[in-house]
Amino acid sequence: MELCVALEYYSRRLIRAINTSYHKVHNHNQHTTQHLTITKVLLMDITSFLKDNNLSVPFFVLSSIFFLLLVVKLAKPTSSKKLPPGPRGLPIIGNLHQVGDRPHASTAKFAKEYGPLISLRLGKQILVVASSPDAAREILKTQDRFLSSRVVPTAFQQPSLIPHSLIWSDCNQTWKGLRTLCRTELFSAKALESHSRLREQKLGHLVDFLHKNQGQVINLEDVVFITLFNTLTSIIFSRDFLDLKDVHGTRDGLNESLHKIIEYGGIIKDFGIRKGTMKQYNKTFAYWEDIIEERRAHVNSPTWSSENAESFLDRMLENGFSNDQINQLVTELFVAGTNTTTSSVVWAMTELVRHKEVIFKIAEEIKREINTDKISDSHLSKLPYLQASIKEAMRLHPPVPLLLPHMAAETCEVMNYTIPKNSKIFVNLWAMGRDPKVWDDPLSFKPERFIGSKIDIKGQDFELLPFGSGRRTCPRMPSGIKSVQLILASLINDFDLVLPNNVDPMKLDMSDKFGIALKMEKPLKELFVAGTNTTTSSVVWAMIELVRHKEILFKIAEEIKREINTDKISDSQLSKLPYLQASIKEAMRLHPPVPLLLPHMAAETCEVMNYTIPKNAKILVNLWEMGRDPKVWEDPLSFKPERFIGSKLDIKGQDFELLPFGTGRRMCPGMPLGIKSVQLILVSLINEFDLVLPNDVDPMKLDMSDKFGIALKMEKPLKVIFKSKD
Ligand code: HEM
Repeated sequence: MELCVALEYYSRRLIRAINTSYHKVHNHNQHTTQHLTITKVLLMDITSFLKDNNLSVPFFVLSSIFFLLLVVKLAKPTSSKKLPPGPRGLPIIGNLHQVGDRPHASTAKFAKEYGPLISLRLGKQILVVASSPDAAREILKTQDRFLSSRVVPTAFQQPSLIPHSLIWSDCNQTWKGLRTLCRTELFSAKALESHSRLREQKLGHLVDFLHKNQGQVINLEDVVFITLFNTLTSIIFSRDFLDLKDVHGTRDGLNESLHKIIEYGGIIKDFGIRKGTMKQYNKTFAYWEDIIEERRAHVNSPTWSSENAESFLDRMLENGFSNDQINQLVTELFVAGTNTTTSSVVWAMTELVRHKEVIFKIAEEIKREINTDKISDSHLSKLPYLQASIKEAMRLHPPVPLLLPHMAAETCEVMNYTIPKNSKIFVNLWAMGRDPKVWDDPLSFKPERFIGSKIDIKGQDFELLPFGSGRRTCPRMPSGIKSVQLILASLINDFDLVLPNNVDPMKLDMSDKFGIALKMEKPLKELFVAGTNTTTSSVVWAMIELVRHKEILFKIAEEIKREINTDKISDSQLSKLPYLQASIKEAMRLHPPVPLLLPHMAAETCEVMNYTIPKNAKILVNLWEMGRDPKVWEDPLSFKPERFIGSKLDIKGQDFELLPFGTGRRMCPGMPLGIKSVQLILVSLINEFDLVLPNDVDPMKLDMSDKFGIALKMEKPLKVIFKSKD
């Protein structure tokens, strides 16, 4: 009987212990909870049974063993933890058919149904996908040590490649060595600074090329890719390999091989592509093999000293790299670097073309903060609105939408689920960037959301990780960011970007195509029309009229002196100069910079002044003729700014006799900026210089013929001598 009492005592202690653990696990794991409840009921039953029946010692021993077994089972709660939830799959293939060709979008859909951490089965492989900032933090920070191995895409599963790989190795000694070499020789602050000259030089080539080809339709992705590729080959081999001139043809040679390697890397299911990848690898190797041999001879010569190193290649050779190792690392840098950066530029530019008001704000910021023709690395920190726009584009279109595939080196726990060893892991940046729980109005492009916000793209803020975070974070992040900023700032500063065939920017096809980098399904083609060209043309025509009409030039100079009288003229003072404004209107009346507007096209057949304009007809509005029409203007061929003094006629699209910027839905969106620029340049020149024609040319005998183009130019360029006013 005493034993029975003791037994009852122990049983009650056990029940209390179970009750405590029940409350601890209740919220997390239903499975364990069920076990605990059953055990609790059993214990209660047995206790009362023993008590009621006054049973003896053998029974006590047996039942104690039984309790012990139960307690031991319950003491191992982790073994019963489950995989993250996910959709039910088919036998053998699992969820492969549900993942499809746009895994970022399909897994985002599952996340909506099953939560921020889901699991799927791709054949035998378990795939875990994180789609919230908390889940991303757990994977890339808390469990970074165990979840940073790699799953190698089929294309790169080559026994000869993996041992030397930076991207596809697990976090082993090879990987550490390669990352250290790249960090010190390629990605350090010192290296970045010395590469900035190369970056600016290649960008200069791009800008020159676009100036030469302005008005032609250009595939933005191709020219940006070539520019970035040449920047990288200059850093690695001190040489360019691709030529912008080839951009109009089909991709061939090295360009084609690189694109194929990149394309194969993104293919998920096709097992036949390994051979194809190796073939393209060998083709690319052939392009730099000779250079490697030549530099190896230098590095191995007895006179070699480390200070002679000219390029990253020399550093690899100094570190004893074999040809295979060099080829492997170099190709990986090209694959990881050029495509991601190109994709960042193209997506950002696409959003900017769709949001003209953002481009103007950036253009104004550049003008206000930098105000030079050539933007360099050192200017970039002064452009917070540009930076905010790039963050916003990367939020909506992360160039590597699922990061590169991670793999679990050990079984571990994330958000109370088990991630088994060897699981493949994606962090779905694309889903997080579009999640209304994370971002307000997530599908709108609004750079303003980052103004005054501390959220950055450098891997500390888990809602925005375009470069990843933790030990696998992109090692070239600082230069990636700078390249994107520099290219965008330069293109915006130098050009107006116009879509060919009057395509409505809001109707651009924004579909994406999954690969190592997320690309646009249909490449963005743009006309690079120098914004500076239309503005330049306005300034030059106004100036030539002023040189021909000294009395007007003089009146403007007096107005500036009287109304402003400072050495440095700013935007805000321009409204005090009505005579200057009248002179600019008058110059634009006689010499409209875009004389026929940009060609419109009839989307539908319609009637104008009782005539039919058939669908697809091209439509020109002849501003040049209207500006010289005596039915519209008195004494139209004379240059008389006075006609606008006291008149309400303006150039802002309300007065149909004077439309230098057009009107209606296709009106020049850059009008305010254009007007201000022309005014400011003229004021500064008139204020600071006397303008004299060379060789004592009589201004009234200047050749005023024009040359038709997107902007109407002078046939013979105006040459003037600027003499500083003392
Ligand atoms: C805007 C441009 C770029 C973006 C958005 C970007 C993004 C990324 C991302 C998301 C990862 C994977 C992180 C992870 O798996 O957790 C990555 C890895 C990597 N990136 Fe970048 N990247 C850019 C530019 C570059 C450039 C210019 C280079 C080199 C020339 C480069 C070299 C690499 C390498 C070698 C890795 C693999 C690192 C490793 O596995 O340890 N990236 N990048």
